[in-house]
Amino acid sequence: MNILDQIMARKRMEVAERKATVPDQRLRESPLFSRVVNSARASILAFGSTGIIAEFKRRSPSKGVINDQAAVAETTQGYVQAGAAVLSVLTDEPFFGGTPADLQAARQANPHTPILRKDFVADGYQLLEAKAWGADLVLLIAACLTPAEVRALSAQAHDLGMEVLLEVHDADELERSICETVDLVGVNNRNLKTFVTNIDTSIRLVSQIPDQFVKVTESGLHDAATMATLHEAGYQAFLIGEAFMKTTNPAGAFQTLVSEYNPLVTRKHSHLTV
Ligand SMILES: O=P(O)(O)OC[C@@H](O)[C@@H](O)c1c[nH]c2ccccc12
Repeated sequence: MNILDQIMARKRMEVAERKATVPDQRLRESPLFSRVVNSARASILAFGSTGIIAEFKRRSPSKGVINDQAAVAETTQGYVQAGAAVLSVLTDEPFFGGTPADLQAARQANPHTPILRKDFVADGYQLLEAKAWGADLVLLIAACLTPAEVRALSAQAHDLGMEVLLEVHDADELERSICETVDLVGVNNRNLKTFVTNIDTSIRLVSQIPDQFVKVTESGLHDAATMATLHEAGYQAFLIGEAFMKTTNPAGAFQTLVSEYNPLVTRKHSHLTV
């Protein structure tokens, strides 16, 4: 069993347990459930946006502990002050050391910034949780869902008023999973089965992503020159975690990267309507 299969098996058990403890109705009644969400799409496409989706990530199966000191409210606020377009907060505990409380704390600290619930969604119940905990968008990973599941879950996320980031890492996943109810398409440079990151994955796939979707390149990004190359190739957003979190001052690392990146690019004005 590869790591992705292990994570999904564990996730299904976890979701079954949580469903038995917290009924749907309780999630629907939670105070954040009815809030109006912040659009990641609009934030990324806004004039002057850095396009950076900054991630709060304590550890990962590939890297082990990345940062077990950083506080979520302070770190995410720092990211936002330094220009993050979107925040990404891991809520998977067994493999990434994230918690629902992390998402809730990020929400409270950053009321106006779009926040991604970064987890392994296998069941619509997790979308209700995401909304109840304050998320604005959710991740759906093509490698662990059938096309029918992607369609159903993304439609449900939209019904709940959230946006959807569909993650793919090859042309086959993209072709079979892409659908109208997805808002952003993320190409993961990290193969979740082997952990190897390679930005050629993003370069190869960009032309196959229809222009109606916000194009996101994910993982293994840590230098401004690479970001400029990817921007030139057509990416509008960058999902970055480790490069920031492995430092003692993640928001400071964000600021440094942006100050190196800005002079390298003339931002293309998107023809997309927000
Ligand atoms: O820390 P990195 O290499 O900058 O990567 C961030 C993000 O792309 C990565 O955490 C990620 C991408 N897709 C995922 C799916 C699940 C968990 C984590 C991820």
